[in-house]
Amino acid sequence: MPPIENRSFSFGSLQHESHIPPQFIWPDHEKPSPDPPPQLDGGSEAARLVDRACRGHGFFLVVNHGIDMKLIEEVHKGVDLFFKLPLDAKEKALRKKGDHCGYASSFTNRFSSNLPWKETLSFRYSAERHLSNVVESYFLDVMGEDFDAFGSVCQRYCEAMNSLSLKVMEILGMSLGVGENYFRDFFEGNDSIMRLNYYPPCQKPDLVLGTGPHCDPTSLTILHQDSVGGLEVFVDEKWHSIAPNPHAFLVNIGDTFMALTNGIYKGCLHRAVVNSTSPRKSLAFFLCPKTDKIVRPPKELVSEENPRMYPDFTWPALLEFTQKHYRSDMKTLEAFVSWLRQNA
Ligand SMILES: C=C1C[C@]23C[C@H]1CC[C@H]2[C@]1(C)CCC[C@@](C)(C(=O)O)[C@H]1[C@@H]3C(=O)O
Ligand SMILES: O=C(O)CCC(=O)C(=O)O
Ligand SMILES: [Fe+2]
Repeated sequence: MPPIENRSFSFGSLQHESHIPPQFIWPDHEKPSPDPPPQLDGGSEAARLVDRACRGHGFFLVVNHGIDMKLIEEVHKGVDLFFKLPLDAKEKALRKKGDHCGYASSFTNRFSSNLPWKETLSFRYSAERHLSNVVESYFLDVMGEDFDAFGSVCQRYCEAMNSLSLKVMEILGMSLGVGENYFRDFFEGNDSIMRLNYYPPCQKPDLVLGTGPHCDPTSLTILHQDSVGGLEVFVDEKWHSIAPNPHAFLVNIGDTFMALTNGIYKGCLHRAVVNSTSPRKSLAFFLCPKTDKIVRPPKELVSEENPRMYPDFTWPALLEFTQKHYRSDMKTLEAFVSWLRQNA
């Protein structure tokens, strides 16, 4: 190839030249077309894929989410430290009867059979401005000064999960054809739950379950699992394990969102298995509506062919049902609806 004309040039001057040096001119078949090609719309392509997943099984992965890996790692480190504490220290945060927050293990649990092989620490997150420190304060109040730093890491993590779940809500609004703001607005000021799951190894992993088969009663779950693996989803009549990927968040539809979509999007049946060698951790952010919101589908999702499937309810009523009357499983929503009708 002949060298570029002998005069010196740079893009600083070339950008103003209408005579383009031949060395820059590409063959015809490779030239960009004068009419720009149609734009590949990341938003609507994502909405199409999400729509297919949610009508089928209610589960998908999110990558390129922009959440700082260091923050995720810091939460995992804190989870290790917390669950390695002696039992009496963890019991400072002991979950009280009928409450869904606090530390729980099968030894402090409200159930007597089919016990899960896990310990958990759950706490409230609120997206309301006046509760902007609720996570941090929880750690300080129940665990003391030593947990102040971990509390603020968890606060930041929940804030990141709140933003991510609202972005996912925009996509779900588009995929359902109700507009990107509909569900985003509905979950503005959400009153959500964060749960840290710790699954100790088990010598007979085939006999036990870390978390039994269930659909989350909540609206949308954003889960991050460590590198051990153990999450399984039930799709096409069989269990599939979801390979760990530190860069991915697993998103699943819960019962409350299924009701909000009038049953068009399905809650995802899932469980967690354990293994004989490594403890496993997962971080679950359960997006839940603000307590006074009525769970009722938008009119666009109700028709003669698809009449109302569930009565109006509020999230606190379903939460109370799962804490006082029913252990969440794959039939929670059905059981809740019959309970509501019996008690009407
Ligand atoms: C509101 C909730 C109830 C559970 C925690 C959150 C969302 C998921 C629910 C749960 C994990 C589903 C499986 C059974 C359960 C009892 C558990 O294994 O912990 C459920 C939680 C609960 O009721 O505490
Ligand atoms: O630990 C996991 O992978 C799943 C946990 C889960 O399903 C839950 O906490 O609801
Ligand atoms: Fe779950």
